[in-house]
Amino acid sequence: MSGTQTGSHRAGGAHASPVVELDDVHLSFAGVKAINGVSLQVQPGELFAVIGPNGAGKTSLFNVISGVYRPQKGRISVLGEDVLGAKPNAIARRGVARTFQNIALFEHLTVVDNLMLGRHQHIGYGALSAVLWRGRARSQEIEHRRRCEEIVDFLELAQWRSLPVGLLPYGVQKRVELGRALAMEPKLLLLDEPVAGMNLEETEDMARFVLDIRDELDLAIIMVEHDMGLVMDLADRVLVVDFGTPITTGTPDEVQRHPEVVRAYLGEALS
Ligand SMILES: Nc1ncnc2c1ncn2[C@@H]1O[C@H](COP(=O)(O)OP(=O)(O)OP(=O)(O)O)[C@@H](O)[C@H]1O
Repeated sequence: MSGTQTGSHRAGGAHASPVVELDDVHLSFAGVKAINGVSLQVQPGELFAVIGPNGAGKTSLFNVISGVYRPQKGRISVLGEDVLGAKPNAIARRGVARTFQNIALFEHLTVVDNLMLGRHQHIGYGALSAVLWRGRARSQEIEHRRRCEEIVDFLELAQWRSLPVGLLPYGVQKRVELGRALAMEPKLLLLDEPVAGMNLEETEDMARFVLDIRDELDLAIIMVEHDMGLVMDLADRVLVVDFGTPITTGTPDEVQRHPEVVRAYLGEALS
């Protein structure tokens, strides 16, 4: 893809400014503490994973970063700008894209058209130019299609590019969803259980694409995932949460050796 760089700021490089920063974030629902004092920073080119048992608050964390929920306390900034209270579409425009646990695609539309929907926020022409199909509308449409075709190549989707997404295997649909997030040209990519429900081959493919995205596009990535093997293989750093409370943040090695993590709930999964 054009404009690519290598992930030179990996794992919290000293000179990079964080793409996203959370400081002592708290979120409760009628007495349930979904997030209880989480702080984190993710740098460009860093793959940051969040793990924890069911109900630990992982999806809630994505929802506060993307503006779906407003925390009662704490600070959240994206690219140095405070985004607390901003609407989800404003945060998306700031450079935050997301994939979901359950696939959220338009299944009657083709792969390329689903990717084009990810370009929505970059479309700058008015309705009249679009109807008349001239000038800015025409040149922008061509450019958007070109960007989408780059993503088709990058994610090896060419053989399915003109098929309705609903007809494609599950693993390919998850890849299209990833592609649509990339079409937004984000600075921060939130991946919610990217390999949930996948077979081994699909999981390996997805792992490869996630690494390619980190290394070639220099994005900050936060990944929530239950597949511990995958997390420990891929992540630069891992945050462990339990009942909304952060237990530790560190490299996969550090986290796996943390006594409280082992004792609390990871011992069996990692042994
Ligand atoms: N909209 C909501 N209303 C009320 N409670 C909620 C809401 N969203 C989340 N919660 C509660 O907040 C807590 C954290 O939920 P969350 O979905 O963030 O956990 P999770 O770690 O993503 O779980 P899973 O691994 O099962 O997806 C849970 O107790 C959940 O019931």
